[in-house]
Amino acid sequence: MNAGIVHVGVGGFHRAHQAMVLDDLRVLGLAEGWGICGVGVLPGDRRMRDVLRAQDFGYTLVLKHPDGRQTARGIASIVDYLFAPDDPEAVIEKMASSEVRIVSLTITEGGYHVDRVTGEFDASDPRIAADLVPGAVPQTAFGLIAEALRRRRERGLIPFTVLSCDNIQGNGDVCQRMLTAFASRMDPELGTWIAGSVAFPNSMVDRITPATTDDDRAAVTARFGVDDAWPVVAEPFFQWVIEDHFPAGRPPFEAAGVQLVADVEPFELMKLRLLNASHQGLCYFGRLSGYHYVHEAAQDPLIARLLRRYMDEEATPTLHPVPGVDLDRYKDTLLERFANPHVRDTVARLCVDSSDRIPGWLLPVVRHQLATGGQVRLSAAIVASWARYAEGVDERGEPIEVVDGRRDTVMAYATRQRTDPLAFLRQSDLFGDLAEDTRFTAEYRWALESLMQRGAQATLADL
Ligand SMILES: NC(=O)c1ccc[n+]([C@@H]2O[C@H](COP(=O)([O-])OP(=O)(O)OC[C@H]3O[C@@H](n4cnc5c(N)ncnc54)[C@H](O)[C@@H]3O)[C@@H](O)[C@H]2O)c1
Ligand SMILES: O=P(O)(O)OC[C@@H](O)[C@@H](O)[C@H](O)[C@H](O)CO
Repeated sequence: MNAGIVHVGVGGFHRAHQAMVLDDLRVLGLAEGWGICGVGVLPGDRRMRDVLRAQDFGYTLVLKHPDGRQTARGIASIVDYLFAPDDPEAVIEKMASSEVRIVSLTITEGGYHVDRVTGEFDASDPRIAADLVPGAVPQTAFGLIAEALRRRRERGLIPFTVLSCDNIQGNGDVCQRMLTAFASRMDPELGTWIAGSVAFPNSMVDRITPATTDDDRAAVTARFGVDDAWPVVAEPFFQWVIEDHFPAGRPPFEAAGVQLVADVEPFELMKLRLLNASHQGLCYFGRLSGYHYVHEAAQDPLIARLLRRYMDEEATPTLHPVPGVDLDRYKDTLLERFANPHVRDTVARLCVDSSDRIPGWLLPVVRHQLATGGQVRLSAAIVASWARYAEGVDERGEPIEVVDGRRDTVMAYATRQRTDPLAFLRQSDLFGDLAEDTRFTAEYRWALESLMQRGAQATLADL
């Protein structure tokens, strides 16, 4: 099968979501020309390259149902994998080849280099700066894509569509603005051409996919008799809503249950502000309460009550009507999904890179509520739970491993809050001027003080 799609960031999620859709289409005989060529950009992707190559790019997807049933299937939609640090030229030429019509991305929220307060392109990452040195061989996702688009333009080839599948509001629009800003620094004409000629459909993606563990590997062998060095496990729930804007063509996604719509925004606001922001509500309170797994935290009645109230009282007023969706039912389903004990998603996974997640998912709710006179008590408590967590010590005095691109900075600000309660909010590159808003700070101070003095469970009880 020819690779009509190049995908950057072949992690657990891509393999449980997009690659499954293309495999469904393959089985239906509808994927001719739509194989996936995976690309790894970071050094840590070498292992994925080695494993996939050794398995002829196939792997096992295991779905874990709430009743304990497990279903497994082989996925064969990935047909090649290129590891950019070893051979960036091969990646660029693959993207520049006429058979490629879509370059899709799951490179995490941090991979887009967005300034968290201004929303503009942030060129301060040294890898971005290195890619912008004239004559440099690109190392970043943006560097590789921009160079491939430059070659296509030079060769008179139609540009590929760039399909972002990361959890970012307006992910296509954001990708367009950031990639254009990056390319304009390489060559202003290229930037203008990308802005005007390349399609960046927005998409909403959903399937909870925890990191694969050694237990998962062993279970796949024991239960299904398959030796797979890197299977992927996920919940059965699946949703993918995409704006139908693919000038270079697309697979018949709808035949595999994907929703193609004119405007994805209502769907993505619903998902990011209800699911992803609730994950943030769950993970810091959950970790401080001593939980390891997401389902344990989700089954704690105080945490479940916080999440449901946050969704009903603070997030829902910020949403638009979502075509065909009953929001009450959607929220019920979220709590059921979080509580699925078989998925074994970890609280630690949800606590990673909070600096990218809280500003992207929760603070827009806070700003909307403040602007419209709505309530922010629960959102403020969730921010306070992050601030307490970022001190790096839990309620039993055990260390917390904070994993965040801004780790040293967030921990330094958190340390100061014992004497200056609003210290954490003074990270203006995350929070803007929120520390000046007395409606927010009154709620925040109460929650932080309570977390520090009485702990997570007592704070949840009094919320
Ligand atoms: N896991 C989920 O439940 C889930 C669900 C919906 C959406 N997503 C989206 O998918 C993303 C990846 O999740 P995952 O579970 O696959 O994670 P993962 O850790 O399994 O894989 C992440 C992949 O992204 C790559 N990556 C990270 N930073 C990058 C950068 N700066 N440039 C290029 N590549 C980079 C890594 O090299 C790796 O290949 C999430 O950040 C989110 O936006 C995940
Ligand atoms: O993967 P991230 O970093 O965007 O966010 C962590 C989780 O909230 C996220 O992975 C969810 O599990 C996922 O968005 C469910 O579809």
